[in-house]
Amino acid sequence: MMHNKSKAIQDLYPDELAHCYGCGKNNLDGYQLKTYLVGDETIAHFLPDEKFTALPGSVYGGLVASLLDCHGTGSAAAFVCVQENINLNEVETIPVRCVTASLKVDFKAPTPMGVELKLRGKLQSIEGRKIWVDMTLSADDTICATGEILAIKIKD
Ligand SMILES: CCCCCCCCCCCC(=O)SCCNC(=O)CCNC(=O)[C@H](O)C(C)(C)COP(=O)(O)OP(=O)(O)OC[C@H]1O[C@@H](n2cnc3c(N)ncnc32)[C@H](O)[C@@H]1OP(=O)(O)O
Repeated sequence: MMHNKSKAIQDLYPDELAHCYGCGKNNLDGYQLKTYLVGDETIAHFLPDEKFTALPGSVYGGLVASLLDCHGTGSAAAFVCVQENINLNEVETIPVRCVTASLKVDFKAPTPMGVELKLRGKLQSIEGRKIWVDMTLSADDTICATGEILAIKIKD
């Protein structure tokens, strides 16, 4: 069953696993990325600080990759919850932990500085503990990067 709008996945990680530099709610120096399940896709937004400059006016590719990394693992956890009929609005923590085994990033266009970036994730497939998610990172209506992640559900 799909949900209309979820709590942020990362806000449902238990405190002892919420220190990730990219998406941990307890890492005050980190990006604190928030991934939401909306219908059958996942969405996140991020406005990079100017310190993440690559060429003047454009965003450093390593930041783009790390946003896709964290949006990818968050998305994978969300899609597993959907498969397991866990309603993200009815739980305090999610019992699903996913880490990145593989991440592919294609840089399609310079990512402009000063624009809120939008990340979208779509489930490609789930096979046992392996979850593949396709992603895009856009600025305004331009897709600046695409990503494909293989996330692995950690054993209990
Ligand atoms: C604590 C939670 C916090 C979770 C809290 C959330 C934190 C947010 C995380 C943010 C994102 C990150 O940066 S995560 C940090 C970066 N990632 C990591 O540090 C992960 C390092 N790697 C590992 O720990 C390990 O390799 C794992 C967990 C990914 C897999 O080890 P495993 O559990 O022993 O499983 P294993 O049998 O090896 O692999 C399972 C299946 O996946 C396949 N597989 C494994 N790796 C790959 C690969 N690179 N490319 C293709 N396929 C692969 C295997 O062939 C196998 O397929 P088959 O034979 O079953 O068909």
